[in-house]
Amino acid sequence: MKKEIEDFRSQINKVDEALFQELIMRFDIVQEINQYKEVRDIPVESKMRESILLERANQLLEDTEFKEYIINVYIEIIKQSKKYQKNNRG
Ligand SMILES: O=C(O)C(=O)C[C@]1(C(=O)O)C=C[C@@H](O)C=C1
Repeated sequence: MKKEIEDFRSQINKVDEALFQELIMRFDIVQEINQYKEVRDIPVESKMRESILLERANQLLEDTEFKEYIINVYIEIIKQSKKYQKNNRG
């Protein structure tokens, strides 16, 4: 029994490591887009872009029963992206 739960948790650890790496890559790009936009006086938030992202996510996640939960995680990622950008403007 203990062995089994350890196996699941070890699998989750691996997936989390991959997720963190991908999120670092996403935030690296967010850092760059923030600098690009700040120089050009473009606001942090783009509701138009966010609606495109969410539309795309809804399509890509069409077939999974986890869609609702993953969309909520995605919304939080975008929220944190905006927070990072606002905290890192001069
Ligand atoms: O596309 C942008 O302009 C971004 O700043 C990136 C991003 C995102 O994290 O995907 C963040 C804020 C915007 O409201 C839209 C999208």
